[in-house]
Amino acid sequence: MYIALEGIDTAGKSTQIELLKKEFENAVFIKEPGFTKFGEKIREIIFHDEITKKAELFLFLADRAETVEKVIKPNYNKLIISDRSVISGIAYAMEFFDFDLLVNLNRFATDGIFPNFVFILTLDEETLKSRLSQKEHDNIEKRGIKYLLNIQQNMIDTCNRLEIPYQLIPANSTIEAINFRIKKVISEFV
Ligand SMILES: Nc1ncnc2c1ncn2[C@@H]1O[C@H](COP(=O)(O)OP(=O)(O)OP(=O)(O)O)[C@@H](O)[C@H]1O
Ligand SMILES: Cc1cn([C@H]2C[C@H](O)[C@@H](COP(=O)(O)O)O2)c(=O)[nH]c1=O
Repeated sequence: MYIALEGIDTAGKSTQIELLKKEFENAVFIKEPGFTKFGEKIREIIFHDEITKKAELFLFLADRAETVEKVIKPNYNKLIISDRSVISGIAYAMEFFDFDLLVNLNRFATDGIFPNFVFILTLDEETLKSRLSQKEHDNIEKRGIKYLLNIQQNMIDTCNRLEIPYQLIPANSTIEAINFRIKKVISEFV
């Protein structure tokens, strides 16, 4: 079972992943981008260098291809829980590129391995503004609130269009309440 936690920047994904690590000790936890050695290097480029949108897209795809080949495929019989996935890959890029093109590129990069279930932590504008104001912004966060709120809707649209089952969870619920909901669903799968 391959499960992804999704949500725009500051939605609370890593906070939840840290809790799940203690609760599902046998699961394999991954993160996109930057889980592999190669991925660590490309994070630096994507977030801090001035590169074109097309180059950025291909770096995310290359990172995803590495993670699928080296981590997801060898562990596919286990519970895999990922901080971001192809859903982010498509949702962030579809502001600039055609949806069907992105699906095809991502199918090529992953050999068609997409998550079986997705949680999307959803932020309201006020909470997003407040959380973003508390951190330094990388190249993607610098695109602003409106861009990020569009991406959130793109994530939902992407799950619908790819027919991937998902659950929306308001990101302004307490950390414990979100954890409870996620844990309950995952426990039903394993
Ligand atoms: N449910 C919550 N209620 C209040 N604050 C939260 C909640 N979840 C996370 N936070 C806080 O919001 C901030 C962003 O959380 P976190 O780093 O987990 O988000 P993220 O989705 O992994 O972000 P990014 O994608 O930008 O890495 C942190 O300061 C965290 O402590
Ligand atoms: C996988 C992926 C991510 N992004 C964006 C989303 C965020 O702005 C960053 C990742 O930051 P995090 O703190 O590590 O969550 O990258 C993207 O645009 N395309 C992708 O494929």
